[in-house]
Amino acid sequence: MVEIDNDRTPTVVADEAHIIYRVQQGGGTNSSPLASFKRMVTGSKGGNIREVHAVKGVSFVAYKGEAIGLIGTNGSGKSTLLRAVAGLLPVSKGAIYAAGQPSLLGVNAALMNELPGDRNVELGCLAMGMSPAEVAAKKQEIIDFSGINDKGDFSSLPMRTYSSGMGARLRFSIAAAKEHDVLLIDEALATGDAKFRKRSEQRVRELRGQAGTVFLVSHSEQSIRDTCDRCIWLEAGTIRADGPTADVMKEYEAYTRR
Ligand SMILES: Nc1ncnc2c1ncn2[C@@H]1O[C@H](COP(=O)(O)OP(=O)(O)OP(=O)(O)O)[C@@H](O)[C@H]1O
Repeated sequence: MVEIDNDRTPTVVADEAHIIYRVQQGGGTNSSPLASFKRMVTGSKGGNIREVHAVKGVSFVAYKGEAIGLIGTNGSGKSTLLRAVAGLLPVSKGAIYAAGQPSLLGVNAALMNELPGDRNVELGCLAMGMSPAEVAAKKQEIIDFSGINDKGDFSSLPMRTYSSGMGARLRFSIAAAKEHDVLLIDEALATGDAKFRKRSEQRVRELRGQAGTVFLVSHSEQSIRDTCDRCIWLEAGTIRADGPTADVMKEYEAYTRR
């Protein structure tokens, strides 16, 4: 059972959380249409389901006003954990509780490629619960913050014409326009250029100031050091360290240098 500090306001509580992906393996005779039909009729799952146990009994408490970096080598479970905090993946065992509606701002956030940037701004804001009047008031500010129009009128072009950095900047700008109880950022800061990174780090600090909790998954040590005061190091689905960024980073660096 996790311990909660009663003097602070918890925003996310993970209690021995396990997350397991179930993957249907292709190939072999079981993937034939007949075999699929049999599975549908009999309700059997088939013999070729593989389980990937991505997060293995993770416990932590995040509090209001914290910015927490999630670090770990490739495949250690960072994105999976973030998606579970956002409520996008079920927890197989244990539990994750979160205040309000955590917003996941990732490189894969659901914007529509065929629609222009400015339309995506409107839809994104509406999806985050803003009123049409709020959206109208904020739209230009969001486009300006993203900087996508710095080199021409890109906001009226479909998103598929954007570079990956431009897309990531727009996604970040939309999500950062709202005050969140819990804001989850997956690598988004690392995708922008240096100027945008600075601007977005400033915004993350403001969001923290507005009393939310920010989680940041990044392979950029600098981003984590600049933005987060606390760090959780995940390795092979379990927490190796959780504490002040400088201390955890030191341990992590020693581990990756081995
Ligand atoms: N959709 C999925 N289906 C099955 N397994 C998955 C899926 N997504 C991730 N995994 C597996 O879960 C484990 C953790 O992956 P995850 O993406 O959470 O790691 P990560 O720490 O974010 O990695 P990276 O630093 O490379 O982004 C890996 O073993 C990965 O193969």
